[in-house]
Amino acid sequence: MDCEPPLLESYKTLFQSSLGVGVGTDDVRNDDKSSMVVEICELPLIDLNHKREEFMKEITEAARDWGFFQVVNHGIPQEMLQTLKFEQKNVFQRPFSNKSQGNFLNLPVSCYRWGNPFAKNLRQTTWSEALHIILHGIGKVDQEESLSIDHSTMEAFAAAVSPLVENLVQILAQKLNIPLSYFKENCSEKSCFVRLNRYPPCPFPSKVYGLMPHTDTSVLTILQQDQAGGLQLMKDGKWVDVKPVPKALVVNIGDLFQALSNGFYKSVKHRVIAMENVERLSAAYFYNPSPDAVIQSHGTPQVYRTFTFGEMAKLKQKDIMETGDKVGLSRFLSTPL
Ligand SMILES: O=C(O)CCC(=O)C(=O)O
Ligand SMILES: [Fe+2]
Repeated sequence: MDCEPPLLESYKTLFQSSLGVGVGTDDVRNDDKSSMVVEICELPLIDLNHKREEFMKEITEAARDWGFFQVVNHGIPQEMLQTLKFEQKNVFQRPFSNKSQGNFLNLPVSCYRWGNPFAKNLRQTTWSEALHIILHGIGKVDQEESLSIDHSTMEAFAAAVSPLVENLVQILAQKLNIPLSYFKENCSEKSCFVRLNRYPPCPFPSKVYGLMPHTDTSVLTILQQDQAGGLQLMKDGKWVDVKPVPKALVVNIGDLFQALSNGFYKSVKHRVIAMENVERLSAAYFYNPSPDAVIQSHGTPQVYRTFTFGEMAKLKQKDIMETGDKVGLSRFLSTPL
C-alpha cells in the first residue's frame, strides 16, 4: 500500500489533542448543530435536451435557490468520463513517494495535495488526495508516466467541458445583464483547471472529513462524481446528500459568481464525508478568470467591494496557512461584518 499518503500519521497529534480536551467522542459529521440530520432532498436535475427556455429558467432558479444542480444530456461522452476515471484510478495508485515528489506527471510539486497540511483541529481534516492539473502548458509526460495518465484524456475532457460551462455561464449571466464579453475576456483555458480527487477508505469516518466544508473560489464548477456518494451541500442550514445520478454532472456556483451577481447566485458550502470501506473518485473542472480579472458586483447597492481574483486568491492562501481554513467572500463585503 505504498500508494497511500500517510494521513493517519499526519493527523496523529490532532487525534491525541482532541482526546485530551474531551471531544474525542464527537462526530464531525454532526458539526453544525442543525446538521445532525441529513435531509433527503432532491437537488434539481436539469435535462439539457429540453427546450432552451425551459432549462434556462430551471438553471437560474437552481443557482439562486440551491447554488447547486445536476445536469443530464450535457454533451460529454460517457466513454470519455469512464476513460478519465480509469486513468485517474491508475495515477493515484502510483507510489506516494512518486506522487509527492516534484515533477510527477511533469507537474510542479504544489499540484499534488494530500490531507490538509494546515489543519488546526479534526474539523479541518481532509481524508483525501488531489492532483491539480493546470490545463495550459501541461507539457508532455515521459513514456513511463504516460502509462498512468494520458494527457490527451485531460485535454479532451477540458475541451468537452468548455462548451458546456460556457453555455451555462451564458445563461446565468444573461439573467443578470452581465455582458458575455466579460467572461470571454477574462476566462480562458489558461485560467481554468481540473482537480482530480481521491478519497481513500478511512478507518475513522466519524472523526475526519473526506473534504472539509468549503465553498469553491471559482466562477462555476463542474463535477463528475462516481456512484459512491458522500458529497453533501448546505441547504437552509441542513446538510443534504447530493445523490449520484448515473450520467449526470454536478454544477455549482463558486464565490466569484456570487460576488459578480451581487449575492443573487449562491456559492454554497459543501463537504465530502469520509467512508470506511469505500474508495471515492471525483473530477472537478473549475471555471476561473485570470488573476488580474476585476470582480465587480452587478447590482445596487453593491454587497461586495470591487476586487481582483488575484487579490482574493492571495488572501485565501494566507488565511488557510494561518487558520487552516479560508474565510472567503465575507472578506470582501462592502460593509464588513
Ligand atoms: O469530490 C467531490 O465530490 C467534491 C469535490 C470538491 O468539492 C472540490 O474539489 O472542490
Ligand atoms: Fe468544492
